[in-house]
Amino acid sequence: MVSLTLPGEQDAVLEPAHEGSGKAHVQILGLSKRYAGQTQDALKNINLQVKRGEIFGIIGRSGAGKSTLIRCLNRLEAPSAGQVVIDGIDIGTLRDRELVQWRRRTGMIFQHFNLLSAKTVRENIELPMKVAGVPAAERQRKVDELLALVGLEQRQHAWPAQLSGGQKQRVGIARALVHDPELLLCDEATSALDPETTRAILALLKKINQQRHITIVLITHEMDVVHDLCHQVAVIDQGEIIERGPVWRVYSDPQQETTRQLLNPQHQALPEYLVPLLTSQRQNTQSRLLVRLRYTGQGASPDLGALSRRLAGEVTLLFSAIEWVENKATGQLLLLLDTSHDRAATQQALNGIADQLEIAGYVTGL
Ligand SMILES: Nc1ncnc2c1ncn2[C@@H]1O[C@H](COP(=O)(O)OP(=O)(O)OP(=O)(O)O)[C@@H](O)[C@H]1O
Repeated sequence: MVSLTLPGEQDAVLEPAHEGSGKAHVQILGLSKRYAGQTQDALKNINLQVKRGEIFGIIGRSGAGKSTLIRCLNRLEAPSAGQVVIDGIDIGTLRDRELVQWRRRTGMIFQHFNLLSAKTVRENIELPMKVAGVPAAERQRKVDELLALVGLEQRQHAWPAQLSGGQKQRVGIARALVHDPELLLCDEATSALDPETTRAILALLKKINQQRHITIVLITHEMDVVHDLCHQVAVIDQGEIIERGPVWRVYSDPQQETTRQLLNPQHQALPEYLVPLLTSQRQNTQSRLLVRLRYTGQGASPDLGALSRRLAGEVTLLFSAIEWVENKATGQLLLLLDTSHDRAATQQALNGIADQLEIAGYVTGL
């Protein structure tokens, strides 16, 4: 996992940032894409809406169509059908010069940073402003502001080759913000980074969303990135959106097999060592009941006091994987009850204590 976040912490960071949140910022309408010479569509009739101030994650496996989708969002790729409407403007109708202007107001960060190796950190950040004809004094002021934002003041004269991956991505983020965009598109922004650096970059993106009220659309193949950063998620598979919704709901109660495979398996499956020990009927007097309590963000909370009040005898907490997503408990607890418990009485005793209660069976030999 990238991080374990406690309820109070996430309250502060996971609310959409912008006062005007709720209004559509990005609308993707009936978007399809088939590359020249291909017989299959890379994207099939995608319809999505991203609200202003939201952090929206698009997750999928390799080849699902993520890059194609994000490239259609900034018009690096022209769709075969459908529209991308950003701030009420159908970007497919923009002519070349308008498109250049529009792209300046849309920040883009990349997996491999795309820095110019012969320019220093400072020069890399300054360059898009030079190209756009921003006066020198204004360029210097903006570079200083962004160096402070991304925490790279001390490294401003370093060359890209002298930077760590996380520092390179900080430069990439600063460069993406030079024209004060309202929308930031992130293409696998943390995929080349180790978990600790990933955590720091995700925290920086959260800060930018909160402080600058920037809508963020990101693509990733890592569910942890979505879990730690996003408000909403859409799952893409073979060019189609197969599942979407608030992160807490998709994470805690995935409807599609592909989504389940992308998630942390600890949230879904029984630990492997238990499977051969489990039977539906009691095998002998040593057989003990295994109970699975699942929390899917629907309102139940893993209240250990309530559990102990309802269950007499010895109760072993065998396994727990609970996380808090947007202040909602998600995951599972596995309890092993002593030999005095039977199925029917336990079912009755624990009724309503979790979002889903499963009497998994009897465990013998543990
Ligand atoms: N320029 C191209 N020409 C032809 N086919 C392409 C092109 N780019 C992508 N494709 C195909 O479109 C489909 C979607 O690819 P895309 O790169 O969008 O997926 P992805 O989810 O970003 O995968 P990855 O995470 O591996 O980059 C794949 O079948 C891919 O082979």
